[in-house]
Order: sequence, then C-alpha cells, then structure tokens
Amino acid sequence: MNLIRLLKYKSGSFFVMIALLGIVNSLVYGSIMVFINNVIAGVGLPFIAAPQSWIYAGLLVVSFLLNKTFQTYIARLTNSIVFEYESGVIDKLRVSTFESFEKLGAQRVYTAIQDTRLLAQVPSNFVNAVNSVVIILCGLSYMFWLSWKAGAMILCFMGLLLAFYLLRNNSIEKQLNEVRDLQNDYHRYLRDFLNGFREIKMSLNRNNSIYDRYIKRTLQGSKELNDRTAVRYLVNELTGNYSWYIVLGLILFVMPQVLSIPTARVTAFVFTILYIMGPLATLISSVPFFTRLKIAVERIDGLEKEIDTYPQYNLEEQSIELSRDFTDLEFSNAVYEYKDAAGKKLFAAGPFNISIKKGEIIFVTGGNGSGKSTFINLLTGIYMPTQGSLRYNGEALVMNSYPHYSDRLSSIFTGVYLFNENYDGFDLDENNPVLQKYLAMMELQDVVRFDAQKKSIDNKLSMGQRKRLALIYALMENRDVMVLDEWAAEQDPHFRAYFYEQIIPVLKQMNKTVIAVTHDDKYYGQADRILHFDFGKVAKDVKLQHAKQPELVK
Ligand SMILES: Nc1ncnc2c1ncn2[C@@H]1O[C@H](COP(=O)(O)OP(=O)(O)OP(=O)(O)O)[C@@H](O)[C@H]1O
Repeated sequence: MNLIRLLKYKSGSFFVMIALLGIVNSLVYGSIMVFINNVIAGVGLPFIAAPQSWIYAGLLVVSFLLNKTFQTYIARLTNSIVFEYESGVIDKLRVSTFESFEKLGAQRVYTAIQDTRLLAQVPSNFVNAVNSVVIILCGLSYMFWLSWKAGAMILCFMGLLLAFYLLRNNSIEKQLNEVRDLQNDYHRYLRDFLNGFREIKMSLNRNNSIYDRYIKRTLQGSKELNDRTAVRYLVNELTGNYSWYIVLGLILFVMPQVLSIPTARVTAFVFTILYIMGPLATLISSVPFFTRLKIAVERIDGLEKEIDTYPQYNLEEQSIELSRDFTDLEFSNAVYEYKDAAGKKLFAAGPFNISIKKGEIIFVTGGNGSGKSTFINLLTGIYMPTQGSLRYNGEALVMNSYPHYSDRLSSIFTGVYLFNENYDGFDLDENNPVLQKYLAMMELQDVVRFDAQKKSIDNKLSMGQRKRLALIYALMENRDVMVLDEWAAEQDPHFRAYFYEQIIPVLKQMNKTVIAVTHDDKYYGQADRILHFDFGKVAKDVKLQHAKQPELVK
C-alpha cells in the first residue's frame, strides 16, 4: 500500500481536502504570479476591477488559513495512523498464537515499530510537496498561456527530466531495500553482542568473529550502499538544478530567435522559471524521504498482513466454561510437530496419553532434547497440539479456550522473565502479611527492594533469586496448577534441598497440582509420580507411594 492509498484508506475526506488545497493554492499562487508580472509590466488585472493590493492581501489570508487547516488535518491523520499501526500490531500480536510470534521474530516487530515513526514526518513534507506541485502546475499553465509553443518545449524538457528521475529512483529504491535487509541483520548481531556480552568476553575467537565477520561486515555493507545511494541522489539533485539553468539559457538565447518571442514575454518566462525553481528543488529533495517512507509503509503493511494470516484467538469468547477448581487434565493422543518453513517435519513430540489429577506432584525427567520443554509448552497451552487434544476437567479444549486454559495455570519457564512493572496488580505493599510470609519462605525478605511508588519489587536479582520471586508471584496468583520448568537449576545446594524437601511438600499440602521438570535425581523421591521422556515420548510413567508430609513452613 502506498502513502496516498494509506491516507485515503484512513480518511474518507482525504481527496476532498487535497482537491480543496490544490484549487485554492492554484488560485493563490497563479494569481501571485500574474500580479507580479502585471505590476512589473505596469498593467492591471485582466478580469477584476478591484484594487490589486486588496485582492493580493485577501488571497494571502485565504491561502494561510487553508494551509494551516490542511497541515493540522494531515498531522492529525498521520498521528492517528502511527497510533493505529503501533497499537494495532501489538494488539494483533497479543491475540496471536505463540508459534506465530516465534515465526515472526521479535526483531521484525521492533523494526516495523521504528518504521512507523517515519510517518510522523509526513505532514510538513507532504504539504510542501503538494504546494510545490501546485506552483509548478500554475507556472506551466501560465507559460502555456504566454506562448503554447514555448510552454510545450519546457513541458517536454520537464517530462524528460522526470523520466530520468523515476528511472534512477527505481534503482535507488532497490538499494535502499538492500540497506534495510542489512540493517535487520545488523540489529540481530547487535542483540547477540549485547545480550551475550559475557560470553563474548570469554572467547577471543568469538569476540573477533562477531565483530569482524558479522557486525562490521553488515555495517560496512550498508555504509557502502548508503554511500552509493547518497551519490545517486546527489547526481539527481545536481542534474535537476543545473537543468533549469539550461532552460533559462533556452529562454534567454534560443526562444527569442526560434519562436520570435518579444522581450516582455521573455521576462515573464524567466520570472516564472525562477518562481518554480524553488518548489522544484523542494520536490526533488523530498524524493529520498518519500522513497524511504514508501519502503517503510510497505514493510509495516507486509508485517500487518503476515500477522493477519496467522491464527488468532478471540479473547472475549470462552468456548467452554473452565472452572477455577481444577480436577483433572487429560492428554488424548496429543502430538506436537515442529516443521520448517517448507512444511518438512523436524521433530514430533507425542502422542501423549496422560492423565493428571488434582494434587499430584509430578516430576518430568529426561535427557536433553527428549521433548520435556515441548511437553511443557503443550501442557501450559503455549502450543496447541497439532493432532489430538487436551481435556481440562473433562472438557476438550478448542482454539478459543486456550488463552483461558493458560490463565488457569501458574507457570515458571526456564529463562524466567520478570516484568519491570506490576502488570498483574499484585498487592506488593511491604506490609502485606501474605507477601511477607512468602518472602520469608523463599528467604528473600532481606534481599528485595520495594518500590512504593510503582507498587513493585525491583527485579535486579540473581537468576536463582529471580526464580524465587517468580515462585512468590505464582503463589500470589493462587491457581490450582503450577508448572515449573527446571526451577531449581540455578539454586544453591542449600536452597535446592529446601525446595524439594520443604517447599514441594508445602505445595502438596496446599493441594496444588505441581508439574516440575527436573534433573535432580537425588530428590525424585519427593514426587508422587515421574514422567520420564525419551525421543519425544513418555518412556516411563512411574507412581511413587512415599511422598513426605513434613511440617509446614510457617
Ligand atoms: N522451535 C523449534 N523448532 C524446531 N525444532 C525444535 C524447536 N524447539 C525444539 N525443537 C526440537 O525439539 C526437540 C525437543 O526439544 P525440547 O526443547 O522439547 O527438549 P528438552 O527435553 O526440553 O531439552 P533440554 O533439556 O535440552 O531443554 C529437540 O530435538 C529440538 O531440536
């Protein structure tokens, strides 16, 4: 979608406004040209008897007011487009499936959001461009009125110039697209560089490689492309500017001879060319902006269309009633298949036929790549089975039930992410006794810092401490089922033992259903049941009879 179609699409009155601006400005700019030429030549207006100075002043006022109205209109329009795009993309993403987000990649979303910012510069550029076009058209019409032959000559010359521009601009546009691709790659490497800074410090080879072969190479590539496009634009601009001196030369030296044009007319031609040279320069210099804008609009549009092709949940509709009181969860022939972009199967987990009952403490074990995380993604509703189904409290889940199903579980994933704001609206007041109890339970009471203003807790903690805080938040959610993916991996030996020997039994006493991925075989005895994974399947499903019931953590 190009800019004009986008503006038209977002505002039904766009063409009416453009037409109004064009007509009134044509009258104003055309009249000003005629006025000046008439005043220089000492003649009156052709059709009106009113004093010229009054009409001149009146035209200026009308033009000023109209331009102000139009600029305000277009500024509001583009601002609302920026708002709609940004909020629209985020709104669509939040109702998309997790797989869609994985396919799309966070980088593309960041780039598209940055692209929308370019739209904010549309108002001044667009109005200047419209006014420039109007002045050029008025100038051309005036020249035709003075002498149609001379007007036609100049028009042909301008046509040639335009063709030259469009041709060159096409190839520049291709180069700009290449620059954008390189920039996307560059941001990916930069993200790796910043997020993996510690790892980069640990290997000279990696350090040199990421810089020389990836970051510098893409930066160098886009610098060279930028250099080439800058030179091309420069040549375009210079050719454009100097061509007008050729036109002036034609008018001064060729036209009087060839077309026998009198000196007074020559003066009018020279004046008109000088009058439209400024607007032409404005138009030419705005070409790079509009080219970049076109690419940005196409990319934003492409992203939005791509998101639209992905399945989306209707968060309002809860297809089946999902009670907060959990009784059981059943996997029936549930399979999840990873496929590549061409649809080729990469890995399949399942089919799973598992029944999970309220109050069970289940440990999920297995080697690397055995499918534990894939199972956890299915269990938490992050993934929907590609075959088979899940039944919650006996009801088979359908597409729109998934967001509500996930909402019934508390989950802590391996690379837990703690938010900077208290989006959940937890009562994080320092004096909240429940919070204090949990902080003591997680041995965090002397570690956390409260932010009374934001009603949140500072998340600058070690990974192990972050996971403990995440467990506190999970408890505050007060849901029946808790899913913990390698929760204890980052805990020190003392807290790891404490987790399995104290916290797990407490959760059991609270009647929580816990499904925890673990490699800590020393503590397998704390579970009621062990699901052992191998090659994407449940190789063993063992029920244990000896879960301890120690004293509750006070
Ligand atoms: N997004 C993905 N696209 C394609 N294949 C994937 C994807 N995620 C995981 N896999 C594949 O699925 C298989 C199971 O991975 P999964 O992460 O479920 O194993 P895991 O048991 O959790 O391993 P680990 O203990 O190492 O975390 C692996 O072979 C992995 O390569």
